Amino acid sequence: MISVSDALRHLFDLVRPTGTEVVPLSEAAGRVMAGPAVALRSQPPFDSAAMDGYALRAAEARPGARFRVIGESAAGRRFPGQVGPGEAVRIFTGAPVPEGADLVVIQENIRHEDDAAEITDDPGEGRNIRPLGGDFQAGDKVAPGLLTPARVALLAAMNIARVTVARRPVVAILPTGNELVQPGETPGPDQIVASNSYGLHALLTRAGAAPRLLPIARDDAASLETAIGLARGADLLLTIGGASVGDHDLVGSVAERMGMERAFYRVAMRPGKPLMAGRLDRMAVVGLPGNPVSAMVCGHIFVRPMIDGFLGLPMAPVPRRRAPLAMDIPANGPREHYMRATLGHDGLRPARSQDSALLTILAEAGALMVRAPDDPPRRAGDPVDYIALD
Ligand SMILES: Nc1nc2c(c(=O)[nH]1)N[C@H]1C(S)=C(S)[C@@H](COP(=O)(O)OP(=O)(O)OC[C@H]3O[C@@H](n4cnc5c(N)ncnc54)[C@H](O)[C@@H]3O)O[C@H]1N2
Ligand code: MOO
Repeated sequence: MISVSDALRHLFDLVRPTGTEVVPLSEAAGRVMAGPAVALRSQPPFDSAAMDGYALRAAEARPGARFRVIGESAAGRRFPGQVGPGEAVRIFTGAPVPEGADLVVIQENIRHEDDAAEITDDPGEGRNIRPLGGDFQAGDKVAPGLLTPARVALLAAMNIARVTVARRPVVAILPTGNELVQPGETPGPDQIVASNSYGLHALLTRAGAAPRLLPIARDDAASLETAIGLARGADLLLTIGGASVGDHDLVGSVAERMGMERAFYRVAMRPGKPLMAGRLDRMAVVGLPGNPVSAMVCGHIFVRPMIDGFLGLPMAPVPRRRAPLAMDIPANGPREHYMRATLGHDGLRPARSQDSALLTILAEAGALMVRAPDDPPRRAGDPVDYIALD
């Protein structure tokens, strides 16, 4: 058995970045921009009014001063002339500030009748003008990385309509087991419904991958071989189940017969001990244990950071946080334990059962509390590491 950190190292070695594709900006959110983007224009492209009011010369602005209103500057239609001494231009937010003016007095501080405007209150210090290029200048760069909604808005303002992003890694998900049927089907008396394949599909979609659910493979070599064959061309194959030591646990041996080079088998963790990984031609292969919670925990701890790597992002273990324990807990065993826990105002509270078959408990857990191998007993209030589940 190897440690969790050694397993992560092996898994990261199996990752090959997927390359890039170009997408329209409307499809760019959540994608990873592959290189820097360069602004095609400056914003604002002119000195721009920040408020509705009157553009005039700051040197003339004082309570009681009167101006002749010589025109209007609106967003999208500037005033074409100059503002001279004693003159003002009616202006609206976002409109170009006319030549000669260097102050916008807000309309609340102006009395305006016919073409005469009078300042009624002290206009204060601010100019209410956004300078040309004050947000960004043509040629400014946006660093590569994850495209958040705000960064999509920034690219749009820079007039970048198409973005080069990392191709989403195709992840084939292969559930295995004679006992499984798909959700919506009618299970036989000894059958259950495949669940973690759907949980992993959801987790992968959120992580930025393109998951593909393969049909359920039966626990025999021919069925597994056919199903693994269907995965060829994917960046990553995730098998579920058939990883342990039982007579029907064939996934590793079938994959090896098909040419998989094994990287490791079995990790000193709980749940997730029978994890397996390798490479089959260009495809990375990760064999997840079948127990629903084990498969999902391995998805969080191992697969999510791998997806970052496929997308060209730095690969690192899932970040940990610290919180106090809400209760006393006994010593840990020899495997790193990822305990399903809830985080409340009094701290982290491990669930009453840590059986790796219990999806109800995983679904309510906001955290995986991480305990090192052979960690001694801990008391309420002791700080402990956890991984947030979202
Ligand atoms: N003698 C031993 N028995 C077991 C050991 C061991 O070391 N010695 N390890 C246990 C651990 S830990 C785990 S985890 C499981 C993993 O077993 P497999 O990966 O071989 O998984 P299966 O036997 O195929 O299934 C286990 C369990 O999970 C259910 N399952 C499988 N796939 C799905 C799915 N897609 N959706 C929902 N549920 C699924 C399956 O019906 C079984 O109940 O082995 C222990 N045994
Ligand atoms: O390691 Mo298993 O994944 O505990 O149920």
